[in-house]
Amino acid sequence: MSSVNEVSSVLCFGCQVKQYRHVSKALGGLEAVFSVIVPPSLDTRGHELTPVVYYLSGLTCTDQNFIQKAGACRAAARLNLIIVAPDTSPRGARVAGEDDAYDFGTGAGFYLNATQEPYRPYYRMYDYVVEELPALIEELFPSPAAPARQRRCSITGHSMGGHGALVCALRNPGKYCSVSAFAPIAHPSVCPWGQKAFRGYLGGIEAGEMYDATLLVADPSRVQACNLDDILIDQGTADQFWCEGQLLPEDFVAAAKNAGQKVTLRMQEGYDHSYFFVSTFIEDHLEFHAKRLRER
Ligand SMILES: N[C@@H](CCC(=O)N[C@@H](CS)C(=O)NCC(=O)O)C(=O)O
Repeated sequence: MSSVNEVSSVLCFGCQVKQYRHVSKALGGLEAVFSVIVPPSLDTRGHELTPVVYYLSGLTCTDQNFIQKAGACRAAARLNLIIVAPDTSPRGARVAGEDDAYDFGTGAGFYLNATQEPYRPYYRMYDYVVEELPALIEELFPSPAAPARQRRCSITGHSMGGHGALVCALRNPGKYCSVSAFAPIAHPSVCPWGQKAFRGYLGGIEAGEMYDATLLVADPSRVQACNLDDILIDQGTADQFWCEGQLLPEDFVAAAKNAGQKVTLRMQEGYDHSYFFVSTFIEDHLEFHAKRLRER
């Protein structure tokens, strides 16, 4: 019997847009939801060939912001991609302080494994995204060819989710064929959002070293192991949070260059931080991933 229950299913550009509910081990036994865009071409024979793109959302989001606002279905259908969109934090942990601010606690899990009480048992979104969710996807869409042929996957995300995508890819060489990001929190150790998260969840800024994409990409041996031919980042020039120094993609690019990692940073003139920006460039990102998921 499946441990995952389907909550809803609707059709969009031929894709089934599904939401699932399950009890999450990584998130301390709390109930969690995630959404999946299933392309029309996916059938029993197609499972093994249909790759997955994980999309991680930003602060204050649920799985639904991307599903309802990014307009990804048309491209997912055309490119034959499964897209998986998790929530941004555990829900209902009922721990002190988790609902006091938009940038910490509920809706702001920062895709890390907390080490500090009272967050430690529940705030484990890194393990959730890297381990638990892929296993659930295999359970829902079993590949007849497994384990001889592993399903290929890539990862992307927006803002806090861009940070999560870069960190997941850089910490797990070989797991993701490609990584991209929309306005990522690219150097969290030196920006207010990241510092607050690292202090609260990990006990200090230094403890966030392994969750800082700029510090991770600065290591040439890590870059070599990851073997990513390019990393695509889009950043709007009218993004309030970029202007305030919360995002710092320039720091990521500089560190990557020193370590020999190619990054394509596209400064998008006049775009802000919203889903108007994400929806404008989502197709480019999905094409970036589809090319690498099928070629490499
Ligand atoms: N102060 C803003 C900051 C949060 C924000 O801009 N969140 C971005 C990601 S960092 C987002 O995707 N918001 C949800 C949406 O636009 O649908 C708020 O509370 O909404």
